[in-house]
Amino acid sequence: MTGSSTAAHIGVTGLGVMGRNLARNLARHGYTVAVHNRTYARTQQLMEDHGDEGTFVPSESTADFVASLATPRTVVVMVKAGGPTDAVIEELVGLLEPGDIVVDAGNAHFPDTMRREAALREHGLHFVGCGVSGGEEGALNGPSIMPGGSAQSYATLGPMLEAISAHVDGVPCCTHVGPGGAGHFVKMVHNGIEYADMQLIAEAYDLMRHALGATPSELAQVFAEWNAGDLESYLIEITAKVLEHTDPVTGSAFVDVVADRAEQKGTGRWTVQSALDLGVPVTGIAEATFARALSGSVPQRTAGQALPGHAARWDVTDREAFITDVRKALYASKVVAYSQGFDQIAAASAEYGWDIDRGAMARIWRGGCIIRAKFLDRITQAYERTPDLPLLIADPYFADAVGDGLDAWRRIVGLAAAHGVPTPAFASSLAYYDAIRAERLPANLIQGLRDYFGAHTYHRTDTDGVFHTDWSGDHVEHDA
Ligand SMILES: NC(=O)C1=CN([C@@H]2O[C@H](COP(=O)(O)OP(=O)(O)OC[C@H]3O[C@@H](n4cnc5c(N)ncnc54)[C@H](OP(=O)(O)O)[C@@H]3O)[C@@H](O)[C@H]2O)C=CC1
Ligand SMILES: O=C(CO)[C@H](O)[C@H](O)COP(=O)(O)O
Repeated sequence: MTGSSTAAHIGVTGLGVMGRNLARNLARHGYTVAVHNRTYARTQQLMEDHGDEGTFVPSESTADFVASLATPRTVVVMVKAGGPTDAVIEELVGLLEPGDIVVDAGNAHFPDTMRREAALREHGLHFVGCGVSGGEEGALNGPSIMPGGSAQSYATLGPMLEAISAHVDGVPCCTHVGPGGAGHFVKMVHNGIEYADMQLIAEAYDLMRHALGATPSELAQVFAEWNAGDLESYLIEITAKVLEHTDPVTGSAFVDVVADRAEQKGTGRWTVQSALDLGVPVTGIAEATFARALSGSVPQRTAGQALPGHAARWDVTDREAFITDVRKALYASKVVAYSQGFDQIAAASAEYGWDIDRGAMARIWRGGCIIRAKFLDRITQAYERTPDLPLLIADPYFADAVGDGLDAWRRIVGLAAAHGVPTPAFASSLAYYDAIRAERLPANLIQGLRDYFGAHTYHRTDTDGVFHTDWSGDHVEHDA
């Protein structure tokens, strides 16, 4: 064990899966790291297993932990989100001094972060809501880090976080996202996109199993090949690995013994809730979130088994062409999901005054995080070309890329519907694409109906103003 009487540069409290590895990552980068956990045995275990990896200062009590830090103090809280985070912060507040920094690196809901930031400001403390993505492995070897909070706190914290983050082309996957809850907001949308990405991958897999009768192992090969092209990403890479895996108990493909009920801890749901509040149509993320809920709707699914399908039988003659179509449909749908997610970030940035640079967000997602992907470079370039780009899929690169896959996308969504294979994320992404490019939408009829039953008024195409038609009387239009 390497102990030290030196005041620690930074402290980590909460030494579970993520906190333990973040502390090790910091220590491996030469920082003296104070470590603490509610249950002391975990702290002892860390010291026993990894104490020789750097300079740690273990403490059993929170008071000793805080006392072991150099001032102004920087404390990273990595505990369960919600009540546990509040409990830990409350204890820390009584021990810290003005100018100290509290970093919540868990998956907090951004309104909680905004509340905590305001409360700690009253005590003269900086509160940084900080998104961290990359799971256990990323926390140790380089995650993507999305810190919010004040610019002043980033001046102290930023160099440490940038040092331990993943790096792509020498550039850290960490930057100051913006004030207040901006960091946790961006992490939340990252997770929402993660839901959409996984749902699209699952739909592609399901279609190919049904249409081609392919085995999981054959499909592992397809995903591995896709990972060498435009779709290159961590999630495609691990899809190949999961599909290739054999269950040691039964000898069956692993995916065939896993129950088909997708769970969630809540970040996808929060993304959709926030999108509803902001009025941003994140249809890909919403479909992915609802698809998880549907998969877990056991009574409904049991009752639904008896429903008629009237589905055509698959008869794919050109397997390679079908696989290419699925790949193109997946890529186009993925671009839509990201475009929607970035719209949501722009809307929140405007609503809360966060001034988030979307290109920088794509840049820090290139490495370390779960949605890391080759095409994020293209997103950064699109926002560098046009910082206030209103629609990512309208950027020339993405317009071409989606246009190239459009025929395939339509074929796949049509075939899936005809053959009774559910593809909610593929289909809703295509519907979004067609809606966003439509010259006129049927919202005109909705406005007419709203005016009819509720005198809710409407605008006209040919003149300014607000109007109401006297539907119950003479059907004459009036200025409203
Ligand atoms: N796992 C992942 O891939 C990722 C997780 N996150 C987020 O990171 C945070 C931590 O996750 P993870 O490391 O996986 O969780 P773990 O379940 O591995 O660890 C939970 C930690 O929280 C502590 N804790 C729980 N309740 C309390 C409490 N009331 N008071 C003090 N400490 C408490 C536990 O302490 P004790 O040992 O005493 O029980 C333990 O240190 C969560 O917010 C999670 O959402 C973020 C990105 C990825
Ligand atoms: O934050 C993460 C990665 O970035 C976690 O892995 C995420 O919590 C997983 O979410 P869910 O359990 O809802 O699928």
